[in-house]
Amino acid sequence: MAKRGVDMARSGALRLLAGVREGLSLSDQAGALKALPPADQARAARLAAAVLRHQSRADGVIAAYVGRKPSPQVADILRLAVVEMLDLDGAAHGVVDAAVTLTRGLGQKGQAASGMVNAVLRKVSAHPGWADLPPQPMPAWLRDPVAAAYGEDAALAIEAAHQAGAPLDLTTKPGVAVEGAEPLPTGSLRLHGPAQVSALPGYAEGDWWVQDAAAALPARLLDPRPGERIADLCAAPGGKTLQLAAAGAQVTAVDISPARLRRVAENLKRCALTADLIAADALEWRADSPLDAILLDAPCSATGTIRRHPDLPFLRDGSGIPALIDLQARLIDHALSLIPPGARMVYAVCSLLPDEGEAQVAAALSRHPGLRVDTPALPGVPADWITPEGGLRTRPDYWPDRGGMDGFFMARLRKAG
Ligand SMILES: C[S@@+](CC[C@H](N)C(=O)[O-])C[C@H]1O[C@@H](n2cnc3c(N)ncnc32)[C@H](O)[C@@H]1O
Repeated sequence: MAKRGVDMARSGALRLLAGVREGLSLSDQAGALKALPPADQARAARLAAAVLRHQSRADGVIAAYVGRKPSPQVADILRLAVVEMLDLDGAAHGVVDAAVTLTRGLGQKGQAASGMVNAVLRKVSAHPGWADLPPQPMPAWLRDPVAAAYGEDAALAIEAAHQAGAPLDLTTKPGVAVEGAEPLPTGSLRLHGPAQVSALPGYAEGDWWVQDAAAALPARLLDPRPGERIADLCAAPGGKTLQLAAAGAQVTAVDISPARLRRVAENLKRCALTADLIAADALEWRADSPLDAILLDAPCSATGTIRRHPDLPFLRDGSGIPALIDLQARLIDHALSLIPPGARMVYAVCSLLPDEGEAQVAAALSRHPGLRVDTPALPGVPADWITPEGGLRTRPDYWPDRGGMDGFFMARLRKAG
């Protein structure tokens, strides 16, 4: 890539990082760099994500050479340069020159800091032992319950998976193959390395959609049959709606956000699939004819998706979790009231926290006498992913040699019949 493009991408990455420091997620900022050519936008997003994945390690290296704490803008310039040199194999002279230029661009204070940036980064370029530094720890509000639930070694392995990022997983319509993709044991396809999704073969034809391998499991666990009437509650952007519709079910997709529901409509259109779309609070929605089954992919902390959303630990402090747990319980109770005795409902969350998963199902079982859990029997799902209560737990550190998977909890509940 031309030097100008690389420099624009670096400035773009710094802008995204400043946005995260102000509380904006990377997805909130999707349009922030639209003045840049698409390749530079993509590179800026990759650089910003890399800095967020390695921030604590980069700060540790910088602290070895810096006397006084730099300003937030200079700190981000230093982190970007450290990550480029030590993790992304960026050539030291180009990276250091760019960092000095970016620092000078910060005005008078930048002029004053540029000498320090130059001196520090020249030393950092020869810094030993980057590969041996431990991965960035999760924030305490997340790490403590994760280590308590799965153990200290698992918490470290999950942090290593967060650092490694995520490959691109696809769910296909039945019988579709995608050249160069690795078939996964659970039925998804995996592409390694960066890819422009809309340029991949089969995208325009709607043969597949992007969906993490773990996120594809709740709909498989529901086991939809052709002609069944299924409500997909909390449906947007619609990965699971597409799976249910592709299986031939008559799907009603309910989501509280009309804007997010538009993405479900776009995805359905591209894949030539159909579903009824309802913008409503799932707590108040009732079907106008009997349902056979429900998929409830409840709003949650999304702590299972940090591989793909490395900004999440910087944007949350865990204070919203009790309200989410309360909402999930109310959604479960309402959803169960919508299905007839003997019918099934899959409850799913992309969370690492047992309070949103295992404990939520245990509480539902105690509130609803006769409710039970159908133990999963899915291709490619090993016995140790099944919890003692019959739920299915996935974690980012699973499939370490294949590139991991999102953290999910799901359970298929069967209403007393
Ligand atoms: C985890 S996402 C769902 C992902 C989706 N099932 C998929 O597979 O693509 C949670 C969704 O719940 C929606 N949501 C949150 N509260 C809701 C409520 N009370 N009723 C309906 N939808 C809600 C959000 O707008 C968001 O789209």
